[in-house]
Amino acid sequence: MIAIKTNHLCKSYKNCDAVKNLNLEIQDGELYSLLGVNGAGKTTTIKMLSCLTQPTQGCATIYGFDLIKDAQNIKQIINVSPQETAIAPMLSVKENLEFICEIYGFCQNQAQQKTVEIMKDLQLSQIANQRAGTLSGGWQRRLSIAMALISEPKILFLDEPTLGLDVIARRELWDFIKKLKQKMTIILTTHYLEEAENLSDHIGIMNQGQFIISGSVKELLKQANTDNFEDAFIQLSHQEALL
Ligand SMILES: Nc1ncnc2c1ncn2[C@@H]1O[C@H](COP(=O)(O)OP(=O)(O)OP(=O)(O)O)[C@@H](O)[C@H]1O
Repeated sequence: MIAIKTNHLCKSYKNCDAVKNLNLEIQDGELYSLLGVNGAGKTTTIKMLSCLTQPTQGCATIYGFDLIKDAQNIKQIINVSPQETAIAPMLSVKENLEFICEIYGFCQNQAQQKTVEIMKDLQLSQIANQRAGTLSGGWQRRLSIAMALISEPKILFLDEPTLGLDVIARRELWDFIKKLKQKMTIILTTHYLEEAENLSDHIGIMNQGQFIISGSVKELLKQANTDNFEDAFIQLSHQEALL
């Protein structure tokens, strides 16, 4: 089953074409990473696919829903854990989660039950009553992902989920993301190549708004004729589009 299909999707701003002619196909249940140097168009792509900004040209479907016409349906089956964490710093971990439950219309009982469940899943129970603003960066990211999971999305967008985390916190979050795989489709952007290499089923490389290539790690290594993923990324991201 296809989760996301885009057809010549474009986003232009006054002075720049942020995304040009994006043709992308992502299967249900896979973890797909978008890679590219600064300004390549990754965040703009995520913003379009999560209905935060409208494309200027082209079209796309998300689980069969039209990106423009069916945006309301799409918003009900996706969620985003943005680059900047979306937590309320003065609320406790538990209160942050209950707050999101309320936004989604859970009654008090359901909200409490869901909060307990999700804290257990993400090992947040021990810090349930700690103010979110006093958590370390890693735990804030974990809470931010927990908040995005409350609505049980079919697609979870993770924009640079481990940015700024130490190596231990990053590995812990990788383990957690691996556990989420299969349960939902995950679209991830990252600058950490080993992260993409470790977690992804497929990877797309963008440069200057263009989609250069898409494939598994093995396929990208083969295409670049190397066994080093960083070398493959550098080589492929400076190539003309291969799609
Ligand atoms: N609101 C906006 N108005 C004008 N230009 C924008 C806007 N948002 C993004 N851009 C431009 O679009 C291009 C792509 O930006 P985008 O944020 O999608 O890149 P990115 O791959 O996510 O980069 P990074 O890795 O640095 O986060 C950049 O040249 C950026 O300056």
